[in-house]
Amino acid sequence: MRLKNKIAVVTGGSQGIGRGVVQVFAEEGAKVVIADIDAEAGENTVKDLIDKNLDVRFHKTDVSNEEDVKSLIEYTINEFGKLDVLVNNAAINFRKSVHETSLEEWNNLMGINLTGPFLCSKYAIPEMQKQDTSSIINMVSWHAETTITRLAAYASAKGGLTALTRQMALDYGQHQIRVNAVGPSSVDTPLLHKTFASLENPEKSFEESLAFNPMGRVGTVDDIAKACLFLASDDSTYVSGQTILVDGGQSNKIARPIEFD
Ligand SMILES: NC(=O)C1=CN([C@@H]2O[C@H](COP(=O)(O)OP(=O)(O)OC[C@H]3O[C@@H](n4cnc5c(N)ncnc54)[C@H](O)[C@@H]3O)[C@@H](O)[C@H]2O)C=CC1
Ligand SMILES: CC(=O)C(C)=O
Repeated sequence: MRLKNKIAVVTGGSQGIGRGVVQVFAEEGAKVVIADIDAEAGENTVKDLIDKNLDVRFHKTDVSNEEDVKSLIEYTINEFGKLDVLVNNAAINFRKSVHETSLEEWNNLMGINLTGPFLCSKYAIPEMQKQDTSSIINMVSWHAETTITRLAAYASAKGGLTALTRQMALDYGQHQIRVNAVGPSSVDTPLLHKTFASLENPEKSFEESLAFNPMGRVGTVDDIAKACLFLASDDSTYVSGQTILVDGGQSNKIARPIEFD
């Protein structure tokens, strides 16, 4: 049990990668609060995981709303008395270049993908400072490092979150709060399917994206959850300020093995 006696909050934990993180954390002994805007999906996930004898709760939260985030942290402390691990995972995505993006679309995405992690960290950190050690994990993307066309707001927010990760690691290292990021490439989730469905030729784009990956496959939720488990656990007690790309090698300068003979 690598997370025995740990209390964790996972934003966007109702489905997709977040749900996988919640399950892996709870299976490793953590008590987990799912913070998600989608109450129906969240309650269903809680039911499924309680049926597996896992200790999981749901708190309806819009991570871009300060009152919601304050209430999330208060709920966690009231329920469990402390907070050890925060996973800032909730995010949205759309494919647009700058000139196609309205200010409203830009602000909405930034509010969820960048202000959300800021707010959750802001209210989690005073609680984490009371612990001997704690861990914040920010879900970024390979698009924080190497982007594709028409991803202006999303890539900017993920780049900003990478910088915020380094900044918080520096500011709170003295409190033994470790802050790291995990950067997936394509992972089989509702968000990925929505992204491909919006393209002109989803099947062709999907095939091309597989060809672009050195391992020839998309990531699984479990691939990403296991990296989060490492960063949440005492296996990574001296790892801070890092981004771990969990992308099958996709962000390497040479994306595919090259035959020389
Ligand atoms: N699926 C992929 O291929 C990749 C995903 N990522 C990142 O992984 C993370 C999770 O993505 P997926 O699981 O694919 O997405 P998803 O769309 O399947 O799940 C996202 C969850 O966030 C919740 N959410 C959305 N807005 C919210 C808000 N304002 N407040 C609270 N919760 C909110 C949704 O209800 C949903 O449960 C995101 O940060 C995403 O950017 C990064 C690289 C690739
Ligand atoms: C959403 C995202 O970051 C992808 C598909 O790489």
